Amino acid sequence: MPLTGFHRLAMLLLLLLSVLLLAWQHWGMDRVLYIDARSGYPVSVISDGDGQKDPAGYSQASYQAQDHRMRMDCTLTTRYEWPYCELDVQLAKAPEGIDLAEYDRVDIKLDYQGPGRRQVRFLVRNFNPQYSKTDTPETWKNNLVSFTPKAGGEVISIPFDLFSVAEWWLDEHHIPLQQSAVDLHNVPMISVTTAGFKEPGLHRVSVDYIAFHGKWISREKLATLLVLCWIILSASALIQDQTRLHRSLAESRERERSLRDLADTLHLEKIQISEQAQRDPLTGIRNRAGVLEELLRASEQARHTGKPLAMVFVDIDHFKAVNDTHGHEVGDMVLKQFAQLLGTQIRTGDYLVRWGGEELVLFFPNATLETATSRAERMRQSLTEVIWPAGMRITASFGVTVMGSDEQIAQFIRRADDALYEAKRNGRNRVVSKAPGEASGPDNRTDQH
Ligand SMILES: Nc1nc2c(ncn2[C@@H]2O[C@H](COP(=O)(O)OP(=O)(O)OP(=O)(O)O)[C@@H](O)[C@H]2O)c(=O)[nH]1
Repeated sequence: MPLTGFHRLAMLLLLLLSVLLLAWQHWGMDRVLYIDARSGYPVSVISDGDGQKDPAGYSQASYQAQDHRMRMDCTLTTRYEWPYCELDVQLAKAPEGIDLAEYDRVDIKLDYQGPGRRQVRFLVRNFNPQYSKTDTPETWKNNLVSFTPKAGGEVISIPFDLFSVAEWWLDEHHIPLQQSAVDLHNVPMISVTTAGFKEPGLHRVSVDYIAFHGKWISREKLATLLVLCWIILSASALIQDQTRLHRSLAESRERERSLRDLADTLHLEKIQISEQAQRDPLTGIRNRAGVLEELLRASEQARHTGKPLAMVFVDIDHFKAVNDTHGHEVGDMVLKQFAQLLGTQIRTGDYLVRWGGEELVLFFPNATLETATSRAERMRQSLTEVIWPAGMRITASFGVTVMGSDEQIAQFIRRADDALYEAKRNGRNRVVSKAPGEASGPDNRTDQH
């Protein structure tokens, strides 16, 4: 598929853009939600002692912001069956929340000091009006992960796919199976708790920061976007190519049509020109060149089949006098009328030719000498039956012959000419016929006026 300049450039740019965007997405495009004591989010602590009528003997928690650090001191007791202390960071005011699903991991820098097995839970609490109540944080979905903090407060990095929803929470709030999956789309609060063990004593949890990391555009979204761009560009190139193909096809069809028209016109002109070249412009009948081929064919056929071929030479008598007396134009009119008159008397297959000057020649295929002579005679008589220009009396002389077997065509023509000459010599306005091999002489005359 040949590409246009525009599409070639667009594809090059899109290729460059795809590589750059994919590289940027992989190594950069970072999006971070950083939370510490200075971030401005309200921080509070609670414990199993809160809300008790007589809090004595229950666990106690206190909060202190130390520079950027969020510190929770928790005195755990065992009066409550599931003792805990909890540090809550309020990200938004429910029912509002932050969409943490845009991120893909959370980094927590946290130091834990206290007796026994130290383990914390990190909770991301999602508000969903279908099962959550605004003023009851316990009804916000507990998406949680438990981990043992590293010694010395090292950063721990937790991918989101390690989160799960606490089974006891799903159970307690009768959450249907369809809504039981981890959901981080609308989070008003995140928490760090000591829950899960019962070692009494002072537990100090110091959170330096909680940082959610993600990409501004996920790899899947970027890939989908790029694939869409490539599809659009390829489709547009394809459509343009098709359109161009159709256009050039239509153009070449049009060119072919006009060439064909031109060829037809030229052919027609050629026919007309050759037709004109074979016709006498004055009388409209064929000239000598126009009949030569047919005459050769007819003589050839006559030789092969043995059928006769007759020829009649016709010449207007004293035509020079017509011109001299009435002018050349009247002479032309007489010539035209003379040719038309003979033309009305020939049959299909016959030829009427202007041989030259005022001399015409007739060919009658399949006609014997007798038939040709009597037809010539009828023609001669017909000249007296029409009205000629200027009231003239026009007569003509006729020389008739048939082709002899194995005779050369030139000899055949010469004999017809001889017959005409004899008609002229014997007084004109007559028909003289000559059979092949017959000598010239006044005896051959068929009529005399
Ligand atoms: N008007 C006109 N005259 C022509 C044409 N072609 C030949 N002629 C004339 O025909 C005349 C022929 O004269 P001639 O050959 O002497 O014979 P003729 O006067 O017919 O006498 P005969 O044939 O002996 O009876 C000449 O004057 C030519 O100029 C033509 O196309 N138009």
